[in-house]
Order: sequence, then C-alpha cells, then structure tokens
Amino acid sequence: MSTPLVALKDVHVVHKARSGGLFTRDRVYALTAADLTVSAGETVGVVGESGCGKSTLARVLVGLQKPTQGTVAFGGEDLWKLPTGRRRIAVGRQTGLVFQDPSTALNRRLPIRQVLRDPLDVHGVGTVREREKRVSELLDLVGLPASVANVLPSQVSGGQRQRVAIARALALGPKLLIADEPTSALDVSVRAQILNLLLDLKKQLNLAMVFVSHDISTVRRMSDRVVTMYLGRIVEEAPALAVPGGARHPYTRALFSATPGLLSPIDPIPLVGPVPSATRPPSGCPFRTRCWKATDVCAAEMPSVSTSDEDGHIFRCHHPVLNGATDLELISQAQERS
Ligand SMILES: Nc1ncnc2c1ncn2[C@@H]1O[C@H](COP(=O)(O)OP(=O)(O)OP(=O)(O)O)[C@@H](O)[C@H]1O
Repeated sequence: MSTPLVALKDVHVVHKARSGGLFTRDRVYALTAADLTVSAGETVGVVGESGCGKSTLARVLVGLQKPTQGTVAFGGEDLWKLPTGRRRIAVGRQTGLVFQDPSTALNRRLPIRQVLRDPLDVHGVGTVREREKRVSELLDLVGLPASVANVLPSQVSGGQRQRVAIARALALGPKLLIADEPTSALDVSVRAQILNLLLDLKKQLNLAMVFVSHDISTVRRMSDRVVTMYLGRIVEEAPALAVPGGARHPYTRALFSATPGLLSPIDPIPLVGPVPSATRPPSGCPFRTRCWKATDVCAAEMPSVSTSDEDGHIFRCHHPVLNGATDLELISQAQERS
C-alpha cells in the first residue's frame, strides 16, 4: 500500500477556554484521539454539527494548528518535528486551503494577478516570466477570463472570487486541497458551479480533497469517504455509498435522517437535546447523552474501533445500528424520557 499524503495518529487539540475575552481554567477539547489518513486522489468528506471540530481537523491537516498531542505525517514525515522553515515549505507546496468566505481570504488591495502570484513569489518558483505564465494557466484552470487578472477581488462576483481563491490554493500544484465550507457564503445559484469545478479539478489534477460542510447531502455527493465527527471525536468513517443506509453509528444515522434530498432517505431520527459542552464532554461515548441506544457501558468506556464488512468502514459504538434496523420504538422511548 502506498504512503498516504497525510496521516493523523491519535491527534488531540485542546484549547484554553475563554470567557469575556479572558482565558479561564477550563479546557476546550476541540479534537480528541483523531486517526485519519488521506490518500492521493480521494475525497474525504467531514460532517457533524456546529462546534464538533470539523475546522480544527481541517486546520490540523494543513499544519495551521499544532496538535496538543499525536502526530501529523506528510508523506510519512512527522510535520511537527521538521524545522519551521521546512514545515512551511512542506505544507505550502503539498496542500491548498479554500475557506468559506473568499472576500476575507483574499487580499483586497492587490489585483488578482498579484493575489495569484503571491504564493509563487513567496516560494521562489521559476522566473518572473514563468510566474506570469502560471497565473494565466491558473485563471484558465478555474474557468476565469484572462482580463480578470487586472482587477481587484472586490470587482468580481462572489462565485468568481471563490474561483480566484481556488486558483490561489492550487498555485503551487498541491496534491491535497482542503475545502472548509467552500460554498456556504455563496449565492445558491453559483454553489453548484463551484462544486462542479472542484469535481473537475479533482479529476483533472488527481487531487485529494478534504471537504468540510454543513450540507450533508453535498458532502456525500462530493466524497469517496464520509467522516462523522461528534464533540471532537471521529465516530464513524464510511464509504460515501454506504451512507446513510449502511451507517452503523447512531449519530451518523440521526444526522443524515434530517437531511432532505438524499437518494435513499431513511426514517427520521430526531436528535434530542443540545450538544454537551466541549469543555466537559460526557464520560465514555460522547454521544451517549443523546443516544436512544445508550446503556451503562456507554457511560463507562469509550467504545473501541469496530470495522464493518464494507471496505474501510469503521465506527466507535457499543450498540451499532444493524443494517436495515430502524429502532423506532427505542427512539420514541428516548424522546418520551427527554
Ligand atoms: N482558538 C480557540 N480557542 C478556544 N476554543 C476554540 C478555538 N478554536 C475552536 N475552539 C472550540 O473548539 C471546538 C471545535 O471548533 P471547530 O471550529 O473546529 O468546530 P466546527 O465543527 O468547525 O464548527 P462550525 O461548524 O460551527 O464551524 C468548539 O467548541 C470551538 O468553540
């Protein structure tokens, strides 16, 4: 098997909590014991409710967030053991990051030509002439006319700005693109165009992609594998085609059951109660306080990793959902108790 582009092993990210702008004694468990690999050409989708650690995971994958514990390996090399300069070069050349809002991600005072040249200048790529040529190639790659090079990011539409942000992320020819909510700040009318562009680029450049979004049906459409996060933990990792019907973790089931527009909808499973605080995650399985299947063992210990028949399908649950089961009675009992 070839070495993955990036591999996380037992990665934890713990922040100091803040209140009214000041640090408190509490700790925020943003990411806990994350294991994940991303290989060449594959797209890994990340889903979960707000605050479950999706962006933290994305930031760890592009070396923007140092783990409190655990290792992040790029092509087998431990990223955080590299000297700062080499780490920046490794991250800059191997990964590209596309954020939610291109208006804030791009320097507004620079013409688009310079926005795209910036990473090439910083990394000292080629001659000035070659950099100019690369700028033209990048505009072409993302479907923008050459004339756009001379205007400011604020002078193009939101969809075009996101195309510029994607071009910038691809400037150094990375193998891995991290797209963190890449369409949520865009008009509905241009979202599909940006998603199609990402799919085309993935094919054309054999890019690996990590696609983070609240829009679960889009994640499923874009991805080969779907990672479900809950309270900082990866609770399930499944082939996209197995989700939602073959999902084994109750949380993945519940999350997808609330999603309109899926090809094979499943029975609705309401998520009861709020997500617990990331400063005081429940003992054992983090989802147990909202799970209709929870028993004493769920409070006592974090489930270890189980594998399903499906290739690469893993989950952490003491009472996984069986294929085809709906648990409707248990769900309605849990609702009555809450
Ligand atoms: N710098 C920080 N300091 C303190 N807490 C943080 C920091 N960054 C993130 N957090 C907390 O870590 C947890 C995970 O945050 P993260 O942004 O990764 O979640 P998310 O799933 O991306 O959320 P959303 O979907 O709303 O963007 C949250 O509880 C968040 O408040």
